[in-house]
Formats: sequence, C-alpha cells, structure tokens
Amino acid sequence: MEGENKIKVIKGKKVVINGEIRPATILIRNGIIIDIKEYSIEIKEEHEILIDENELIIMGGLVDSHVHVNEPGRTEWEGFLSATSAAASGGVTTIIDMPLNSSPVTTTYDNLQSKIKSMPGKLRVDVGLLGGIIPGNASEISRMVLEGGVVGFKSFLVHSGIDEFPHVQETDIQEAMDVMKQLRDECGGRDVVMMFHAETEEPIKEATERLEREKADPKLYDTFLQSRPRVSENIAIDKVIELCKKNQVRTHIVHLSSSDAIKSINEAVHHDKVPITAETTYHYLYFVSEQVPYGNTLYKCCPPVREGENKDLLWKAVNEGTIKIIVSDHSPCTLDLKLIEQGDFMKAWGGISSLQLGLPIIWTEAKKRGVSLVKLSEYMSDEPSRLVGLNDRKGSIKIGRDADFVIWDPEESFIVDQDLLMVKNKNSPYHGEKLHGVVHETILRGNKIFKRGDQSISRILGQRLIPTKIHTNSIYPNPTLPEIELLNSLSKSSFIECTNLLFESAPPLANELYEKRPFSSYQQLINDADKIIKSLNPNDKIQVINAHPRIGSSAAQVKKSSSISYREQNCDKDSSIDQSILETLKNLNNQYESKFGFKFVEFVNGRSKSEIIPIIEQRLNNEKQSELDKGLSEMIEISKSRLLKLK
Ligand SMILES: NC(=O)NC(NC(N)=O)C(=O)[O-]
Ligand SMILES: [Zn+2]
Ligand SMILES: [Zn+2]
Repeated sequence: MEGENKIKVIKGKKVVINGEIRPATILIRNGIIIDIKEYSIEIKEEHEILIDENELIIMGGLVDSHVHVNEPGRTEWEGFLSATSAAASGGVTTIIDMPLNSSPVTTTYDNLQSKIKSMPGKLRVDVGLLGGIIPGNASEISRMVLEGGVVGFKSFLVHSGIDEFPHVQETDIQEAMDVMKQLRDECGGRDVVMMFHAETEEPIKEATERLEREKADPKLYDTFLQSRPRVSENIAIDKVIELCKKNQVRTHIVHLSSSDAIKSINEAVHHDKVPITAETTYHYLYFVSEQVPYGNTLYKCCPPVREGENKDLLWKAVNEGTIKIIVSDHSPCTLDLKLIEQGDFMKAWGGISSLQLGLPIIWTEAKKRGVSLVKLSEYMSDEPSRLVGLNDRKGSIKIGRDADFVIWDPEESFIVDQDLLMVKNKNSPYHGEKLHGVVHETILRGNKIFKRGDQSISRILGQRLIPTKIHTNSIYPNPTLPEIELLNSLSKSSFIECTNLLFESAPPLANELYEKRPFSSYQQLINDADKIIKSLNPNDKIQVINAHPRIGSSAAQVKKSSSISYREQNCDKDSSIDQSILETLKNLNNQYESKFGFKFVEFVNGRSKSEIIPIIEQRLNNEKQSELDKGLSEMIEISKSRLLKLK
C-alpha cells in the first residue's frame, strides 16, 4: 500500500466538472478526490503529478451498468480479465455485470458466491454484480443483497436466450417487489434497483409465425426486425410501469429500442412520479436497420436496432432527459453462435460486442447532434452510477468520489480495427467504422490502468463494489455498515473503510483486524479490536489513539476527516456556541498533547463541548500510561456506540 497520506495531482486545462469544462487541479489521497482547486495553485514537491494536460479532455471514468461478462462458466464468450481490460482501454472504470450468461446464472446466494470467487486477480476496473430474478427464486433476494452485496437485480419478460435463466411472469415480479419493499422499509433502506428486459412473447410469436408462413428470407435484417415489433416492447414497458407504480420500488428498463415507449415512460416519471428509469445502448444510438448488411448477424441483438427515424427519436429523448443512461449491453459470444456463414438472423445469438468503444461511438453521433461532452459525462458516468447506488463513489469528478478518470481527445478520429479490441471474441459490427474520440489514459482510484501505446500497464487493481448504502466512503453523509458476512468477504481496502467507521483510520489496528477475519459478529470484532489494541507496542498505540480528531477542532477539519465524529461532536452547532469554549478546548488539547505526546480522546456521547472542559482539565493531572490506556478504552466505548447507530 503506498504512503498513507501521499497526495497525487491531476492538472488539466479542459476538465469536465459540475456541468462545465474548465481548468482545474485535482488533489487525490488514498484513491479518493479530496479537493478540487484552481488550475494555477502551486504544487508541493512531495506531491506526485499524475497528469498535467493542456489539450486533452479530463472526465470522470465511465460507468457501464450493462455488461455480460459471462464468468464463471461461459468464459469462452468473455471473462473478467478480458472484459475489464477492454473497459480500461475504453476509459470505463466501473462495469456492472449481468446475472447471465455466466454459468451458473446468478440467481442464488450460492451461485453469487461462485461468481465472487471467480473474480480475484482478474479485475482491471471496479465491478459491481447484479443478481437475477427468475420464477421461484424470491427467497434468495434478501441474502444476495444483505450478505452478497449485489447492486441490483435483472429479469426478463421474454426468453433470455439462456434456458437456465427463464423469464418471469407478473406474479414472480410481484413476489420480488414485495421483498424489495421489505428491504427498503425494514432493513435500513437497503433496497436496490430491479432491472427488466422488456419485450413480451405474444407479438413476437405472432410475427414470427406470420414471417414463416410468408417464407420471409432469414438473411434479410428486415425479417428479424419485423419479428420483434415495437409493440412487444411497448406492452412490456407498460406492464413494468404499472407494477412499479403499484409497488413504488426502484425499477429500470434496460436497452430501450422502441421510441414509441418514450411517451409512456415520460408520463410515468413526470406525471405519476413513478420511480422508473430507462437506458438505451450504443448500437441503438449509432446504427440504423436500413444499413444492416445482408446476412451480417453481428448486428443482431434483442430488442433489435430499428429504423433511422426511431434512432432520431431516441436521441431526442436523450436530449430531453427522458433517457439519461447510455450503456453498452456488451453481450458477446463465440463466433460460431453468430452463424456468420448461414447469416440466419432468426437463429443467430442475439448480442453485440462494444464494451471498449462506447465513448467514441456515442461522441461521434453526439457531436453531429450538438450534444455536449458534459451531458455524455452525466449519461455515461453519473446516471448509470446512481442507478446502482454507487453515485457517492463513482460518476463525474466530485470531491469524495473515487479518483477515476478518462483522459481523451474528442477531435482525433480512427477506424475501428476489431483485431485490436481487448475483448475475447473480437468480431464486432463496429469494425471499419470511422469514430471520433480517442482514449489516451484511464485512471482508477488514482492509479494509471491504461495508457495508449503502453502495453506495460496491466495492473490488476479492480475491486468488487458493494452498494453505496453499505459502502463506507467516509465522505458519504449517512454510511451504514454491511452485514458481518459481507464485511468478511470484502477486499482489504473496502474492509478497512468499514472498520474506519468504528475506530477511525488506524492502520496498526485495521491491518491486524483484517487478518483476523472472519468475524461471527461486530461484537466479536470489537472485542478482538480491544485485545489487539492492548497487544500493540506503545508507538502503535499512540498511532491508533491519534487517529481520532481533536475535540474542538474546526468543524470543517473534523468533517473532512470523519463524518461520524462531526456528528458525535455536534460540530454543526459550533458556529452558534461561545467561541471562547473552542479556544479553551484548543489550549487544553495543546497542553494535553505536549504533556502526554498523544491526543485526548473521550467518548463525548452527545455531551456539549463545554461539558468536556472539566474532564480534560481533570485528566491532565493523571500519569501518561494511565491516560494512554484510558484514551484507548474510550475509543472502544466510542466504537460500541457507533455500532448501534450504523447497523
Ligand atoms: N442473454 C443475453 O445476453 N441477452 C442480451 N442479448 C441482447 N441484448 O441481444 C440481452 O441483454 O438481452
Ligand atoms: Zn436484455
Ligand atoms: Zn443485456
């Protein structure tokens, strides 16, 4: 682990921040954006300059919330290493993996665990996982959220293409939504989004039978297009809206293709305040059905790429904000399943490979339509991240978020050469297309994970992401702790971010706690922490006790280091109390620290700052050793009281 407090710096003349493109200097510590300053501020020589850029655009790393990684199981189709390598090369720093086409599909807690076990050593970017909802698995939902840390669920209203992932009926959806309501109302708001592949069977079946009767040519794209009419999406989406309205649980329509449905989504959101969102994908915003070559099944996906007028209406919806999420729906397979020789659209696998190309694909179209870079950052980072409850950590550039960036040139163009793609199965309908926008560098939590032309960067730094509500980024206003089973399963840095909430950031304690996993309960964790602290050498004991902010420090200082202490010490009231109290506390802290050589720590327990003054005065008369032990035992009391608030 690099120096705990080393500051890294990113400077740029064209930085996308808060809805504008401007010069800025970004300060990063431990992978988190801790400050955004004027471009011209002086950089201290101990700071590490990561990027100093005059021309290229610097933007928050992209978040692609619809990726089929297909590991474990169908790793000949894709896998975590190839998918996250492609993501890194495309400026994508977070991907959300779908519950299919891995095998086993992620429809039980145990299957989720087998997916989690397949990840270590393969993540070049951060990865969140979705669970799957199929008929009869509602009993698995809670555990996949509370102990498994999934960021949402996906289900199909039509055959998914994979037999082990059957589609749901209305009763299955209602059963799942009942569980979501329980998670929201009884488990501290730990509800997550339900995503739907919204097509219905009936119109597809009728159209397909008619086309068969007419002996329509399966190599003609129009035959496939007619077999999946817009009405199939429209009916499915109306049903999803109805269920979302009835249950008021967060719902999402994936890969919207039918522009007919935009109106009903708009009305649901703006008129009926239904908690529903919709995404569209790169291919619906780039290709048109009229241009699909005869028999070229690489263009096949479900729902289908539709006509040019449909594409224009999707872009209009993007411009108006009805569609605020643009993702890949990267759904690769082995070439044989695309039946390239037969060119049979009706039998080929549905799914398009595009994970690495999203930014240039969308920018090429957006620049023609006057859609700004700023809006792309919102729709390809912020909104997908919000969808899966990660927008405190991931999204556009903001203090407190992970230091994820893409550095790219919107002016540069290139011809797509599929052989240069990092995905496992390289055949792509984008091959040969001229796109605008070249990614030069990608940064994940302050580390370079991709640099154009530099094959030497192949660092495996990605983490599995758990939902924001139980993620504990210290800047996040209302953190809560994960279930103990989920805590035990976290990567070291995520584990430590959780324990920092209880004990503040004290490496000698945190590192030893991590080695002691698994814990049966938080009570056992605190008891073990107490034992560890007692066993530390004096220097480490002092480092642990000094992790706590001083009582009486400025509110801004306390908030920056510990949002929990900020609340415990009632810092929000500081501006209204007699400033002499803060002055007295400051002096007493200085006396205490110069006498004992470490900070004064007391379990404030809601008492006012003035009530603490006589306590620090009295404790100034004690011996050093007894004060060190007292301060450390106060820390344990603080952690017990925090546990009550955080669970
Ligand atoms: N099983 C799949 O990967 N399906 C995917 N296939 C597409 N979109 O054609 C999807 O998202 O529905
Ligand atoms: Zn789908
Ligand atoms: Zn998909």
